[in-house]
Amino acid sequence: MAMDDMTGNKPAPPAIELARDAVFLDFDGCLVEIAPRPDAVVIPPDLPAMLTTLAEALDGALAVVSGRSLRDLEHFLSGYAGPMVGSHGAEARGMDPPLAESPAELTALQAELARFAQTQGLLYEEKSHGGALHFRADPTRQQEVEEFTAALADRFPAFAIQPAKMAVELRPEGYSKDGALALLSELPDFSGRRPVYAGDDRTDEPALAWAEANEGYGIKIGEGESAARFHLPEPEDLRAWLAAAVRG
Ligand SMILES: O=P(O)(O)OC[C@H]1O[C@H](O[C@H]2O[C@H](CO)[C@@H](O)[C@H](O)[C@H]2O)[C@H](O)[C@@H](O)[C@@H]1O
Repeated sequence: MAMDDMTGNKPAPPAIELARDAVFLDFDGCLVEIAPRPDAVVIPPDLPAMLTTLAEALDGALAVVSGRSLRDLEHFLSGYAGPMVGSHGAEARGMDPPLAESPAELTALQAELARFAQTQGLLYEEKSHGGALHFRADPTRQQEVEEFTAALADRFPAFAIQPAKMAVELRPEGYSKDGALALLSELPDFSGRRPVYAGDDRTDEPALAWAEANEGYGIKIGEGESAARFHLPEPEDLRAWLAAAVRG
């Protein structure tokens, strides 16, 4: 299927309205290009400064909302000091952490994930509140990863399956990016503004739908069906759209 068909010929978003919008940005595959491994993402050198400038222009109404651990986001976006939500809505900087304490079974769950990855030759990413098994290096491993993580979620009900791009994650049950948007939108800097969410992945669809349902809009980055009404092809297009707002 051609990309236009997959995206329903959706248009590019309108310009950001600095006095009206609250801007929420996903990280992997959205602000930055997908890389072969989680630790191999390339951060454009001017990205943290551009986010800082845009956040100032929005009077603080900008946040990064990601499935990554918060510590990863702080590392990769060092220099940007604004609000960030990590672990698919479970942890945050700039507001009260949605999840005060990890589920008690976290260590046991992570040990199972690590052991499976080691014995099966898969890439394991340990996260603050869960973990991910990555099969990007060998997509034929998808089914075994899905079966293993489904069985694990049955045994550890405090965690939920979170499908990602060439990976399956286990995150704390009950936390999500749309929940994070609802919490962020109550903060003084965000309250009363029009929510604008940009994301690329299945993990972003609830947040894209939330923005659409709350008098704002979503921007789907890349191919695929989406609740978002707008579309941009690549992360570099999103970065250009953000930069245009601060150039005026
Ligand atoms: O919510 P996001 O910011 O989009 O994060 C979702 C997950 O992204 C990361 O994995 C994905 O990106 C990797 C680097 O490009 C890629 O190698 C992997 O195949 C993708 O699934 C990250 O590693 C996860 O922790 C995030 O939850």
